[in-house]
Amino acid sequence: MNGVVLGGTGGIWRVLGDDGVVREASLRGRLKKSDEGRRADGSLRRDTVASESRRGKLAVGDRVTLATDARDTGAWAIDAIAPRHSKLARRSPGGGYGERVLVANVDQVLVVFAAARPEPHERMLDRFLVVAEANELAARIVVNKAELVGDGDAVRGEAVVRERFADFTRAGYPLHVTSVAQRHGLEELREVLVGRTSALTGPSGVGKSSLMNALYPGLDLRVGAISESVNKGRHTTVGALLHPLRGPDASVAGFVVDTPGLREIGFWGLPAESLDECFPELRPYLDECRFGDCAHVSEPGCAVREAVAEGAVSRARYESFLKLREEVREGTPPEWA
Ligand SMILES: Nc1nc2c(ncn2[C@@H]2O[C@H](COP(=O)(O)OP(=O)(O)OP(=O)(O)O)[C@@H](O)[C@H]2O)c(=O)[nH]1
Ligand SMILES: [Zn+2]
Repeated sequence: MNGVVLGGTGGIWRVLGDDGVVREASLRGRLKKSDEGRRADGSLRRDTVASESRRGKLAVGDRVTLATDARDTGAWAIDAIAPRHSKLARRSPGGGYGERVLVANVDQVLVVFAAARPEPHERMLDRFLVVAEANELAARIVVNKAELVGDGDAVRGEAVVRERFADFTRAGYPLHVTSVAQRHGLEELREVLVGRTSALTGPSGVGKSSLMNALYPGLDLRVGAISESVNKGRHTTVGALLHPLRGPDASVAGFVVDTPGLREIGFWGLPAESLDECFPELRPYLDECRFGDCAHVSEPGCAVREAVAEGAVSRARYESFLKLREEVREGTPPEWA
């Protein structure tokens, strides 16, 4: 029986089988061995990296094969883990080989903000997008509560939001403007969720749960519960949960995973030289700089700075890049606005 891992606690994993039945299963002993070779701080010894990436530890979103327990107790065991096509991982602070995979096989990241209440912080959005880019995941931006900036009208609000977030659409990010209150933009959003696994993230109170509940009544996101525990200073990340999205005939039409922990992932360990690639609008210029190792700060002949001066690249996004570059260089965890 093949299936997908929905969640897990204390070594017991919930697996949605391709037959639609959710079963609890434990990981076969030999698959746990990828933990061998870890240093006390959780990072991997060099010689274990290859086996870690080949076998990987189990994560939510992994495709697995279930088998009944060898001793024939009727219990299910996870017998094999299929190779991942993508992952959302938390790098270990200070770099190194260690990383913790939060979700496997994510197709896209949806970063949700509100048009107001809470007021959106574009620079915080930049950070979420960099986390997605650093994981090589496609990202979409959702701005909810549109009616709040349109004198109570979501259609008018959408125009205001599109203007305000123009830097992001110019950078290539799809922008979805919604209002749960007025059921605006919901069908368009549903269309991009169908058939995919989407990681849902964003600040507290922007309407993530409201959006998902409006689209899929009965879906029980517990995004808020986690943000709260993070605020209380608990450092253990509560595992992500994969929620099956059901189509009209109750068949599984995609998955959404709630990952407020995306904030926590940060991008420690991302080399400062690679940050420019996490800003898609800078990519066309990176090979045009005079110096191959141009940092795009003050070097002569920097194509990035020229593009900013000409208005081809948003100055606000460029300045955000510079600020994040400093943080990455210093190795300090990102501050959240
Ligand atoms: N005005 C307005 N309020 C909304 C809209 N969508 C959601 N809200 C309200 O915003 C508040 C927060 O919504 P939630 O869905 O709990 O937000 P969340 O992003 O899941 O927040 P956390 O669980 O803390 O991560 C609730 O009071 C919702 O009723 C909207 O389109 N317009
Ligand atoms: Zn440059």
